[in-house]
Amino acid sequence: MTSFAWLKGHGTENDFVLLPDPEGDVHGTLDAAFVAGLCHRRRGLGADGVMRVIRTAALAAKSGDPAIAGQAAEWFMDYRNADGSVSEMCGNGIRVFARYLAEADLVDPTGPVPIGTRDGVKVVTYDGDRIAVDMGAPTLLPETKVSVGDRTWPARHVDVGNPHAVAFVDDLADAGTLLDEPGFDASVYPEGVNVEFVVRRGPLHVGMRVHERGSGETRSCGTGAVAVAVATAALDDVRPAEAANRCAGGTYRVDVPGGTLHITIRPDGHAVLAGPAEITARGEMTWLG
Ligand SMILES: N[C@@H](CCC[C@H](N)C(=O)O)C(=O)O
Repeated sequence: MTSFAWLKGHGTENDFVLLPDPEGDVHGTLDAAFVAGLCHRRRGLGADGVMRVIRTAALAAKSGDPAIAGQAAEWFMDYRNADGSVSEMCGNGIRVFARYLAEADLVDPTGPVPIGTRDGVKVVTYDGDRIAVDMGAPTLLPETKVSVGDRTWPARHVDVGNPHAVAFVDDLADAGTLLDEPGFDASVYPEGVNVEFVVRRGPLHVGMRVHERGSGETRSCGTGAVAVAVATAALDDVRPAEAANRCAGGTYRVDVPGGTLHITIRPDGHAVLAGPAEITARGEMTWLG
């Protein structure tokens, strides 16, 4: 049985296990049952997801995936949800991943750092205890609907590299306990969906809860907060290109159960997600589970 290094970190309490594996020779293909065991809140370390820290070139060589091989970034966030499933992108995860890279002296945090993901290269910037990531330009898609128990709400379909359904509710408690996955239209979301429930709290200020695909209800979701900001801007009848001039630099405040995130919608439609990200533990382990 071999031991390996691990770290734990979080961004607004969206928590992750990081597995440094630069050459991809420690964790193979990152088995789904192993990931689910690590993330389990009672059987494992407990986390909303796992990120393998691997060189882009190493993952490209091992996977043979040309979409990975073409990415101009030394490091790749190999992300898995708590149930072991793969997601294209994780907005809080990439900021925690970036924190690890800086603390481990693997990148120079005084300038922008590109990081490979299954949604392409994302660029992060460091500002003290905050890390920001350019999430690219999210796509607003037609209205759909979501349900919890016997309640159904209209929801905005937003693609942030991964799929989201954003439902505006009167009260965040309306979503109930969120122990079960909300209902959604499987023809719109054949790969599943992250569902956000949102209330308005003021101009450019909302609160949200989220049920993440593959992880259940979490304390925060970075891509979810971006989806919510974009959906709110659309409801306000503010096109992304105009939002930057409208108020406070077009920055939306999104309160989540684990803290606060800020999303700036730039004139070119790109969304920049910013907030805290920290590493809280590290160790060596032998997994017996
Ligand atoms: N917590 C993440 C999103 C993680 C992936 C998501 N559950 C999915 O399956 O798409 C974030 O901060 O964005």
